[in-house]
Amino acid sequence: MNILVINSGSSSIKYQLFKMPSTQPVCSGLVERIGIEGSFIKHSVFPAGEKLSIEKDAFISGHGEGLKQVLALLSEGLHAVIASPGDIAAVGHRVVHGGEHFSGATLITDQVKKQIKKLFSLAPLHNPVNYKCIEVAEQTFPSAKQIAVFDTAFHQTIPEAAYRYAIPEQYYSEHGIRVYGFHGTSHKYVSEQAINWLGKPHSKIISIHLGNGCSITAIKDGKSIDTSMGFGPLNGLMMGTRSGDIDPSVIFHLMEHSGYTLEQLSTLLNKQSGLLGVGGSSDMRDINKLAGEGKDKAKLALKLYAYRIKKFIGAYAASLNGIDTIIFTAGVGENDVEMRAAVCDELDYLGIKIDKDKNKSYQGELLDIGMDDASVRILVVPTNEEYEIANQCFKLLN
Ligand SMILES: Nc1ncnc2c1ncn2[C@@H]1O[C@H](COP(=O)(O)OP(=O)(O)O)[C@@H](O)[C@H]1O
Ligand SMILES: CC(=O)OP(=O)(O)O
Ligand SMILES: [Mg+2]
Repeated sequence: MNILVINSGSSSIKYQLFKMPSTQPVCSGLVERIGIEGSFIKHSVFPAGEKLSIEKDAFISGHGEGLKQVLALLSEGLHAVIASPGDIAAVGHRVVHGGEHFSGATLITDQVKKQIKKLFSLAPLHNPVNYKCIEVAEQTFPSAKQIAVFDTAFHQTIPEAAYRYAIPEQYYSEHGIRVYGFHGTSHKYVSEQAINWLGKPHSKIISIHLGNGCSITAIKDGKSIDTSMGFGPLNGLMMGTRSGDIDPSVIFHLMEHSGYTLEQLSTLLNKQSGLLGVGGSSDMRDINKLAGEGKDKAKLALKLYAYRIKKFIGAYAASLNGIDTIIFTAGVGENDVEMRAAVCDELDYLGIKIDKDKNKSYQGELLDIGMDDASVRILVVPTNEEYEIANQCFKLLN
């Protein structure tokens, strides 16, 4: 059964096609820098263990256009992987915000689409582009089942004491204001990989997803019990362009004394803050380069970024009453040796001690980078949201 998975983020689309139940993709790729200069598509096909890659540089103005180009590549030229649209049985979509309604993979109906649309303002960088990609996939593959897998689903196990805000009850019951949590598909996937590797179902895991968006989750016996993103994917850790935690008084202050509108504030906190706002670029590779050239702003951005993560590790050690495993995952978590070292520095009180040599030797497969004598395992686990989505779709259809 061919299942195509579309993982659309704020400025990128990642995709993989699986012939389920095989865990190896038939093709995969990504569209990056959508809507900004330097956009490109990288598409790879894997015939009989080989890898053939095609790169296309062309300005891609939006997610709809990017996805149309990707879908054309699937049936084009020598490396075509499908003969006709009818070859795709299902399209699995990552949808970031599902509110309180969805706890598993969900067949997309008009009702589900309405719900995704209702949540646009709560995940402004994500739900609108997720919706666009659903529309394009429906047009391109009219006979395929369209299925949504929500980032919020894995966090439905968070207990009330962690998901409620300390505001009057009616804001929860009438307005749905609570912690939802995001990156659930990634936290679920990497924690399951870790639990399999550890060989024990009873575990106290802190999973740290550091991509463009960043979040950290406390996972007890395989279930999410708290997470740093909240009502929307803006809270918690410092991110590429998002501020993470900020005292709401700042918002009142800027509105009252500087005449900021809601839209300006949303732009400020969602699109102009984080690594970009403090250090001058939203991309961690650029920040590392700038810091290496001695730029103070970039150095400060790195300090803030690491400090915020450490603080959450301390908080979740308390929530979990101990830690036995820490997981680093996603673009920064998997690739940035220095950042992993900075996060783990001076946490030996909690049993967290990184092995410097092992930390440098990660090669893309699950690796324990903790010191042998430390009580906490530190794992780098490559995330695979696309495979997790394909697998959930496959289970739904069977
Ligand atoms: N070698 C690397 N060193 C440091 N950061 C990296 C490296 N490779 C990728 N990244 C960072 O990973 C981030 C993107 O992560 P990713 O998980 O792909 O994000 P998303 O899925 O949210 O688009 C970017 O900040 C990028 O700079
Ligand atoms: C929820 C979220 O922040 O997703 P991403 O990291 O893909 O932007
Ligand atoms: Mg991502």
